[in-house]
Amino acid sequence: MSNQEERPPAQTGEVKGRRRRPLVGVSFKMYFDLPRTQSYMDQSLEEVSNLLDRLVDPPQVFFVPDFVTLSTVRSKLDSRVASLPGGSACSSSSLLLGAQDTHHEDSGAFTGEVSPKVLRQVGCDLVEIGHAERRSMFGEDDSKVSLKAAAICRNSMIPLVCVGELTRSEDVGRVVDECWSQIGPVLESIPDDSELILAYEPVWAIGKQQPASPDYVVAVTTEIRRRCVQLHAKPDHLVRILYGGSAGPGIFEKLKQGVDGLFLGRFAHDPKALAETVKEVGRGLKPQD
Ligand SMILES: O=C[C@H](O)COP(=O)(O)O
Repeated sequence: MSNQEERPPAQTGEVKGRRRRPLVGVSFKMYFDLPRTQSYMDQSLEEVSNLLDRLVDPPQVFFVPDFVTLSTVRSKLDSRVASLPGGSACSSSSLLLGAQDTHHEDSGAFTGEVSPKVLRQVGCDLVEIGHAERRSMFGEDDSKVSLKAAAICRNSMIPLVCVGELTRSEDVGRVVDECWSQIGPVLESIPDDSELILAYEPVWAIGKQQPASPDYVVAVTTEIRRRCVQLHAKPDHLVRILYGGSAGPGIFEKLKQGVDGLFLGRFAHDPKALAETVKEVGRGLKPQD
């Protein structure tokens, strides 16, 4: 598949079954050059495609490379799926492609920007917006994030919206208020029946050696979910919440009461670490394995 007309709208969760499917993703940020992206994808797909069929609850796995390598990664995802037998848990709905940003208009005089329409045409399923690095270094504010979220939905993709507080606080209500100031405008800007993925990434926990503590993450994400469903009346099955911020193997078990999966950075640069995390989010190997 190579163009928008041939691709059905991205539907990353199991919306019809009203079940929130577990989800694991990795952003390459600007860490990888072209050969590294290619070798990382080859190794990761080898690891992950051998694993998904053996898991109790196979998660969806998404990759977020830079703009230039989106088509390369798309081709690798498609080739891997095509090489597997029908009925494999490793299918086109379980290996997803994301972009790291988008413009909010589909076309126009916006030199250097990338259109959400083109992102869909090259085969993106989701688009990351509002990452802390883009908020702090590139002026991405809540109003731009909302416009981008609407554009992503309009182009049949899923917004992956990064939110998080700048500094750690013992006051969960204060932390969630700060996150809610980022989430509320997004919920207002997208259709009620659109899927949304929230990546809760406390800014103070990004790029560190350790993630935020499990109790902290579960308290914040539980309250974020409550507000989405009760304050905004967003259907529960349409919002998945991931944790990101120095996440890696060994933490999902402690966070699973609050999150549907993880959004990884550096600690997925080793494809085996990505596979280990996929295994944990997928509730481990089936008994016969
Ligand atoms: O997009 C990913 C997050 O910012 C986490 O990155 P990190 O795990 O390298 O801190």
